[in-house]
Formats: sequence, structure tokens, C-alpha cells
Amino acid sequence: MTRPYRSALYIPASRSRALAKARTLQTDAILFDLEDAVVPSEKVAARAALAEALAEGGYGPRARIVRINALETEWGRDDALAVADMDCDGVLLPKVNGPADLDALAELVGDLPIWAMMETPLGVLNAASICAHPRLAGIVLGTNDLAKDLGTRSSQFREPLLFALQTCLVAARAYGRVALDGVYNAFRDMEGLAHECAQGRDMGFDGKSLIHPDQLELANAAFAPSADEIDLAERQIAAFAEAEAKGEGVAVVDGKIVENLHIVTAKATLAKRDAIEELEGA
Ligand SMILES: CC(C)(COP(=O)(O)OP(=O)(O)OC[C@H]1O[C@@H](n2cnc3c(N)ncnc32)[C@H](O)[C@@H]1OP(=O)(O)O)[C@@H](O)C(=O)NCCC(=O)NCCSC(=O)C[C@H](O)C(=O)O
Ligand SMILES: [Mg+2]
Repeated sequence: MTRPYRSALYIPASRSRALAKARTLQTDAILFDLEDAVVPSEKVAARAALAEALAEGGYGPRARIVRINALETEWGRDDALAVADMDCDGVLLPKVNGPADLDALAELVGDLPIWAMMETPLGVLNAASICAHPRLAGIVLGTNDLAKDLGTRSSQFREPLLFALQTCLVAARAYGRVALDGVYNAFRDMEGLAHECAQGRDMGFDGKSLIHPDQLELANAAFAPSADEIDLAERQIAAFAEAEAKGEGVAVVDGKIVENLHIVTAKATLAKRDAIEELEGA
């Protein structure tokens, strides 16, 4: 991962105040939405407003990703052709069922990096071949659509969704793609959000998709390395270097062994810290 994706805020492209406000928000990525957050009567106007906002600029280092309507809808194809000309960093396709959906999009968007919403049962079953697609940059879990299609009841710890979440995450990791967790709908409930962010981070997601600016701070903190993790990483690297200098392949830190593979994780932790510092200083 070359840049942090701790937070990815959805912004309905039909909301001009939100489009403007996003220029000031501490979000690593923006998911400009032309799909579910925009009513059919506003789809075409929202597409034009978004193109204008992106041309105006001011979004700084935030990754600008546009979620279009599915290609089978009456807006999808025109969205894709329009996004290809927008000043953005990626295009997000909803309800991806398999790699053929990505092939179809790739023909319309030039070199733009492609992201896939993982939010259908078929998409989950095909997660490996979707993540293997050469044009794919990352995936975003669509837990609302998944819950709808699976017929699950909502549950505090998301047990009914865990298989789908983990299947998608494993596929993303197998092919080196960014993986973003789904949204937390109760946007005034910070305690619930904190729990879900911690769960997503523990599972291995790079960050969380969000729906309201008030959710940013928690997600940014949860998906950044903690002070303790940074401290441990630094001590592991130092101890392992010392062990290696003595011709040993194992060090011990805090009573636990440290081998080469732990150093890979430790270096990744420090690289993420540096990437966050760079992004926030930009
Ligand atoms: C949920 C909301 C409708 C709430 O909006 P609102 O009532 O306006 O909230 P506030 O009054 O608290 O807003 C305070 C200010 O913050 C701005 N704001 C609000 N939301 C956003 C946002 N997402 N991005 C940027 N700015 C935002 C307001 O404009 C206020 O600013 P100001 O007027 O200057 O004071 C609303 O938050 C919202 O629409 N959120 C996004 C919803 C959305 O995008 N949904 C679709 C994506 S989720 C999804 O589809 C997941 C997936 O597909 C799945 O299947 O799970
Ligand atoms: Mg959805």
C-alpha cells in the first residue's frame, strides 16, 4: 500500500454543500457517489456537478474515487464515460459479480484505476477472480447490500457477515489490493462505530468507508498504528538487528520471539506511520 486509506468518506454528488465541505475534511479518500445516495431524478445533474467540482479542485492529497451506477442501469455507461474525463484517481463499480464486470468497465474508462464494491453473494463467491483482475486497485465492502441479499438480521458484532468480510479480505490480500470495510449506518453512535472500526482493523482491513464527517476522527485513529505499535516495531527492529549482528536469527522482545517475518510487519507499521505523516503534512 503506497498511501493510507484509513478513512473513505462517501459524498452524495448531488449535495453541493457536502462537495464543498469535503475539501476541508481530514479524510484519506473521498468516495464521490453517483449511485445509491443520489435519487434517479438527480443522477444526470449530479454527474455534471461532480465533474465541475473536480475540475475546480481543492481536494488536496485526498484520493478522489467516483462511485458510478452499475453498467446495466440507464446511467452506468454515461457515468463511466464521464468519469474517464474527470480529474479523479479512481472509479468504483457497485455490485460487482465477477471479473467480466470489470472487463466491461475497463473498456470505458481508459487507464483509470478501478475499484470494486463487494456487496453481492456472487461477488463474494468470485472474490478471488475479482481481486486477481489486473486493473483492480482495491475493494470496498458494501455491507448494507450484502445484508439485504443474504437476508441477515443486523447484529452488533456482525457475525452473519464475517464469512463474506473475511473471504473478500483474504482475496484482496492474496492479490495485494487495498481493502476497505463497509459503512456504519448509525452515524451519531460513536461507541458503536469505535467498536466496528476496531473489529475491521483487527480483521486486517486498511480502513473504513464512512457516511458522515463526524465518523472521520475515530476511523483515522483506529486504522493508524498506535503509539504502542510504533514503539514495539522500533524495538523489534533494533533487537533483531542486534541479534543478526551476533549471527543469530531470533531476538526476544517483551518475552516474545522476533523473527524475520515479524520484522516485515514492524517495517510495514513504520512505513504506514510515515505515509500518514506525509499525507497529513501535505
Ligand atoms: C447521513 C446524512 C444524510 C446526514 O446529513 P445531515 O443531516 O446533513 O448531517 P449533519 O447536519 O450532521 O451535517 C453536518 C455538516 O456535514 C456535512 N455533511 C454531512 N454528511 C456529509 C458527507 N457525507 N460528506 C461531506 N459533508 C457531509 C453537511 O453538509 C453539514 O455541513 P454544513 O451544512 O456545511 O454544516 C449525510 O451525512 C449523508 O448524506 N451521508 C452520505 C450518505 C451516502 O453517501 N450514502 C451512500 C453511501 S453508503 C452505501 O451505499 C454503502 C454500500 O453501498 C452498502 O451497500 O453498504
Ligand atoms: Mg451498496
